[in-house]
Amino acid sequence: MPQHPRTDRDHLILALSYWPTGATNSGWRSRSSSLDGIFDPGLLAETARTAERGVFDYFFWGNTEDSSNANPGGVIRNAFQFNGFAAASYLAAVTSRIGLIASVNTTYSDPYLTAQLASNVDHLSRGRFGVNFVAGAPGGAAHRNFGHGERPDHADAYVRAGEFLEVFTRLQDSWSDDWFVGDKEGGRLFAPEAAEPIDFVGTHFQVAGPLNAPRSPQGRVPILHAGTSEESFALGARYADVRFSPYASIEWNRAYAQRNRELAVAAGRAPEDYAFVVGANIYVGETRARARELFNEVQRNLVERFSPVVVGRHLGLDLGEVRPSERVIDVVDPTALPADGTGRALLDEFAGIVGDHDFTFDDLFRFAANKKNFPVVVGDPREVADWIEAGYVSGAFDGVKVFPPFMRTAFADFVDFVVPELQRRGVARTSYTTETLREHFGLARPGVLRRSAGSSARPAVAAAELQGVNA
Ligand SMILES: Cc1cc2nc3c(=O)[nH]c(=O)nc-3n(C[C@H](O)[C@H](O)[C@H](O)COP(=O)(O)O)c2cc1C
Repeated sequence: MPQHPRTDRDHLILALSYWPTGATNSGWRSRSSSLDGIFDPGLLAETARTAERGVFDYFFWGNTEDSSNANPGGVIRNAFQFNGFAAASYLAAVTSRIGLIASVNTTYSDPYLTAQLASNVDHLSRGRFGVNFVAGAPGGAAHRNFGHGERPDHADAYVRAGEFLEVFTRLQDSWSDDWFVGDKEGGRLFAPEAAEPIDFVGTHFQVAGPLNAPRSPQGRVPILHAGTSEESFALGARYADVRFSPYASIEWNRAYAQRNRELAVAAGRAPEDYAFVVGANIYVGETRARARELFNEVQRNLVERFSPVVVGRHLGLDLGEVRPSERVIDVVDPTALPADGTGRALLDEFAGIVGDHDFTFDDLFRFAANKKNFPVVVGDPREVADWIEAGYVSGAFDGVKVFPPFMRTAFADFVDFVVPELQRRGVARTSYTTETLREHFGLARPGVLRRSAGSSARPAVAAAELQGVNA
């Protein structure tokens, strides 16, 4: 049985990260990939129905606000990604159970508009919407698309993110649940006192409120968050229901979840209300050989190579002069690398998939480019289910977000081969037992918390205090 705290959620959270061209840079070139309708609502609808067939908890749209040409593979993926609010509005009408989660970059977005959109899509989906808040990856050119002279520094981006989430949360509570009156005779459509201003004054935002939308079905939509810094941990501990987490190993992830749950407890929350979902690039075939074939094909098809600089940084070496055809073990002794470092982990992960350390730098650059920051799992349905079950049962994570290497079959095969295996093992749900996204996560619907109500659960937070939280 799982060893970590549990709510009444008794199942593995299953999620899909939707990228019309697949989550890899080169998967779209696979013989099995379908390019029909990559920017067509038909593919969205079909994929969401496939996910509902697999009793998935949520459908997720990642985002990037950087449209510069710095990363050619990234441009291919991002140009065909729908904005999550737009796509979720559409899927709200053609699906019935799956949760829908859009990503918002707090550095470039507006909290009032975001709260209005979130409330609207939560109404349109009858309580199935959520938002993933990110402060945005450093080093990109996104600021040039939003009229910002330069990107704010890291600390300031997180101060802004803290204020953003406070405004977002308070606006969702700016209408009480009993807003509707509907009294035609008396001329009262809604109770005016049901909506209260929030009068937030911060460094980055001054927002009066109330929201121009009545309280949404979930009261507050679930919040997801991802990031690697202490500022990100503090923000998530205060606001996030689900943390999108890196994956390193069962031990590392158990410690990661425990540490973040402790931070949530220190912020006044229950540890079991904070879930941890890891992403994984999953290549599954009916046989291991078929899965390997898919994996090899996607690696072979990469057009641009991952910069040797990035792989070199992991290995602690300058690889600028290395010949791509050179064997890695002729240059690097994996056993001499720090046992808990990212370089050793990268080499061991790749060796685990291809069977030994007999590979070239070209192979390794391709692997790193397609892998991005997520683990790569290649195998038959039982092997993939073994990896998921081991992490779930040991408390390393509460859920898995599947990054299929391409559409459509790579995801359908996960649903048709791996999900039944997880269901047989009692890890995944066999049917939807809950209605809203909050309920899928095992979270209760929150009451309205107002500053004026003097609630201790969410006390008034001054901008200065927020800076303290984010420090
Ligand atoms: C697992 C994970 C997933 C992420 N997904 C996104 C994303 O979809 N869009 C985005 O703009 N940033 C994404 N990020 C970047 C974070 O938002 C964050 O801005 C970045 O890591 C820098 O902040 P940090 O110093 O706290 O890590 C992700 C980060 C992690 C660790």
